[in-house]
Amino acid sequence: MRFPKASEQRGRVLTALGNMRQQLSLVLGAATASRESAETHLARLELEQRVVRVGIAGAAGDEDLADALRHPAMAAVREQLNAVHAAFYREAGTVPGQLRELVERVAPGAASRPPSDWLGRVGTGTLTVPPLWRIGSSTMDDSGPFPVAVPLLDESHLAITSAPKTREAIDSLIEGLLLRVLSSMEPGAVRVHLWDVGQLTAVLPNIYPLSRTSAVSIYDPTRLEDLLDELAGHIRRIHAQTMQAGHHSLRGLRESIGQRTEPWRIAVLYGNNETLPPEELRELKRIAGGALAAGISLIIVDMPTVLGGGVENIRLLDEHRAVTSMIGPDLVVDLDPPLTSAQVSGTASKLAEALIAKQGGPRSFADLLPAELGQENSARELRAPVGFHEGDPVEVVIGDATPHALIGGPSGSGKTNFLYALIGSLAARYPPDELALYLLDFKEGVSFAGLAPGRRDNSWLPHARLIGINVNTDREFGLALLRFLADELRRRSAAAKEHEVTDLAALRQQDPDGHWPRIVAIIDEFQYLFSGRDTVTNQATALLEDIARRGRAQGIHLILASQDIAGIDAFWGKPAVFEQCTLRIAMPKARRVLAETNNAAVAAPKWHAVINHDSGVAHGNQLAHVPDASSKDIFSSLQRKLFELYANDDERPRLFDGAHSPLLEHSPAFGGLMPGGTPKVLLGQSIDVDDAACAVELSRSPGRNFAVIGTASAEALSIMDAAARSLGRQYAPHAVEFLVSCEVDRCAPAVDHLVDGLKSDAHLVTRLTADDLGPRMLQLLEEPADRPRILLLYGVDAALPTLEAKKPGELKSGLDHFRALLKQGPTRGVHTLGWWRSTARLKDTLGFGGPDDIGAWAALDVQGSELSTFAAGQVVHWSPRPGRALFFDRSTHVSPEVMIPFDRPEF
Ligand SMILES: Nc1ncnc2c1ncn2[C@@H]1O[C@H](COP(=O)(O)OP(=O)(O)OP(=O)(O)O)[C@@H](O)[C@H]1O
Repeated sequence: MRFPKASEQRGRVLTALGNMRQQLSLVLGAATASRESAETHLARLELEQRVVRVGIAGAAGDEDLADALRHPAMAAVREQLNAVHAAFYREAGTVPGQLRELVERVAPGAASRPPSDWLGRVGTGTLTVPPLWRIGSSTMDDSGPFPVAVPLLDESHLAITSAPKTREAIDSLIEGLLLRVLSSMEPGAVRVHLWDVGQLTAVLPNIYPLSRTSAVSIYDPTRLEDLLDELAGHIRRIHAQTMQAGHHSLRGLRESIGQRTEPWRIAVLYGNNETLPPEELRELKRIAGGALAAGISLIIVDMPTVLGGGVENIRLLDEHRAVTSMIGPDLVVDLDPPLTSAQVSGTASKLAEALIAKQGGPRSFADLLPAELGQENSARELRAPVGFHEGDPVEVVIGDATPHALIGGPSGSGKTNFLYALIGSLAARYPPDELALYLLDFKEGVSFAGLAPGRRDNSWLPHARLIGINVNTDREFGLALLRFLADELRRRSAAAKEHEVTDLAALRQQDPDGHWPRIVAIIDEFQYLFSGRDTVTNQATALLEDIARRGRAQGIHLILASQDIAGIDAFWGKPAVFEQCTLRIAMPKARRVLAETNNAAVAAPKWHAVINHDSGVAHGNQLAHVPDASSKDIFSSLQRKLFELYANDDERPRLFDGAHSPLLEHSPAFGGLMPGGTPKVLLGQSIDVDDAACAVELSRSPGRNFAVIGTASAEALSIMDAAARSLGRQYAPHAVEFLVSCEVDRCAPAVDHLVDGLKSDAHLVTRLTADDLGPRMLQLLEEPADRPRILLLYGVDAALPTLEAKKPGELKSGLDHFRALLKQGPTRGVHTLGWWRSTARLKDTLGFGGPDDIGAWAALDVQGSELSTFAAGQVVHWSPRPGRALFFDRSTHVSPEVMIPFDRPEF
């Protein structure tokens, strides 16, 4: 074997190394190349980014960038960017055209057209509003300007931010927007509220001509809360209204019923770039959140806050230019040139005139009435307009949330007129089956008298079940009404329980044949109920509280009216009633009817009322002009129509007139008397909701004698007369004997007249003198009674000396016989009806036997303290008053009751 030479070996190694070096250099060369290529790519991308950032046009103007782009390595970047740019602008070039077309389509007429097309014309829009409103124009390229419009009304709020010296431009921008809106929609369809934190003189003075109408209201710069309260009130009310109808927004309701129930509202609030106080800010945000659904949009200027509910922004750059969130920050809006002051105020005047003309001037009572009478159903609530606010009706709702009402107003402020407007509006809508009225007026006067059948007009209001007038001294009548209502409440609760329901609407559903009208009890000057420290006040308070608390569910509603302070003070210690009166109505100058800080009534103009369904809190205020409902022939013409439609002779309203005592002959109790059964002595009119008489039964039981006590002879004669004549009707001729004595000379003619009457009815009547009395009483005790006998003793006290005198040889005096007769007579059919002129004489007559033999009595001018002996020892509250008596029957009464002796012509 041969070994290679060393030189050969070295040569091979060198070759191998050379190869390796070459390979290495190749690899290294490739790495450098790819790095270079990557670097070029990066440079292209960076360049592209820089160009994109400033735009192609910008890059051309930037020397650095322009140089870089010219570099041959960057040719691709140039080409690609140019291609994209060209493609984008091919596309974008169509955008202005599209915007023009869109705005023209959705924002017709005044919403986007130049002012010369619409200034001074009155709008006609009713149900729908354009979604966009033009504010200016913008340009994107050389395809020309396109319109810029912002949403408003149902769509969005607007937040405007100023730049230095742009206040005038902002005013013009807002004026322009408002005029576009007001000129698009029919008069009255949009209301504008203006508030400016710093403006002490005028906000948007050019549109002031509209502020004499409801279209524009201006608020005190220091009282933002007034505006916020008002807006919150509208939102709450509208929300309730739309939700009840099953909608989430006013727009939904409007579209579904095809009718506008509420105006749109725009509130313009100028701030000063300072944050609002926290409470107002919170309220403003709350309002912004719920406003759009209620058709309310806000335009806020320089208020550093974020509103909820959809907001577009406009930020002014200078007096003519702005940017807006509508088209983004890169495009500048050239604001439309401002309208001149003369153009704005001239247009505002024309719109104001159109609105006034449309509202047709002041509305009348007839405008409160529906086209067709009696079409409403009261199962859920009662709802009726009572007045107008700038032509739009303002309603009163009596129902679940507002079961009872409190009305306040000083004398002459139109309270009674308001009640007439309310009664008329309700009665015209709800038939008597749906609504029953109980009307009570404690004032002296006859305010509700016209609703009852009268001498001049024999018609009546068919819904009225009870009309009480001149009851100022008869607080007991108010109590009787409350008792009646409490009884009805119980009856309704029992029926509801029986049908396993909890309220009137459900009861009516379960018992469709039942008669369950809503009951409205109106008590004018109700504070009289509480005017004494006595049992009437205590009982009235308890009853009112009960009715106020439980009436809501059973459809029993109270409307309490008063001359403010007196009435409200009457609620001291009775907060339950006051709080339940969530409906408050304040006549001009009424104080304390609304919430303590709510002064709306102070400034209310004449013949207006502030209607507030929110317990008097300011946000619930609704001002209404109440038409004249009480002048001659206004209400009565409605009453006659309702009378013809519904009146039924069996259902005349009961009229209680405290100034007139009824005649015995007119009393249904007297008319119903006839022979047979236990005789009943009628004494006077009961103070009750029912037309009832006070009566005593003359059964054959011990103690069934009757005494009239006191010196008031007219009343005493009336009671004795009614007693005798009512008894006379219950006996056939000769079936009873009246034994009559009169010891009071001046009463003799009246007694003679009574005796003549009894005789002409063929009754047996025997006249007795004082001397006859004793012997005749003895005779009555000893002889068997062949027929009932009634002793009618006038002024018995005057006969006492004669009766007391004993004849020589006799053991017993006439008085002894009298006492025996009082004791034993009734069981034998001999009853005494006597008039004693003092309690002392009555006690003398009864002697040691005590008061048991006088089972019933009527006291006249006698103090209550003297009567407790005759009323089972109880404390008797009675301050004598003319024309009234206190009546007590031991066998039927717990405590005495006030009675009205019948009217008896004088002789
Ligand atoms: N809205 C109205 N339009 C025109 N006249 C009215 C109106 N309201 C009331 N009046 C008239 O004003 C007068 C007083 O009104 P009203 O009797 O209603 O007041 P009031 O507050 O009830 O007073 P008072 O308590 O003294 O009776 C009446 O002559 C009435 O006709």
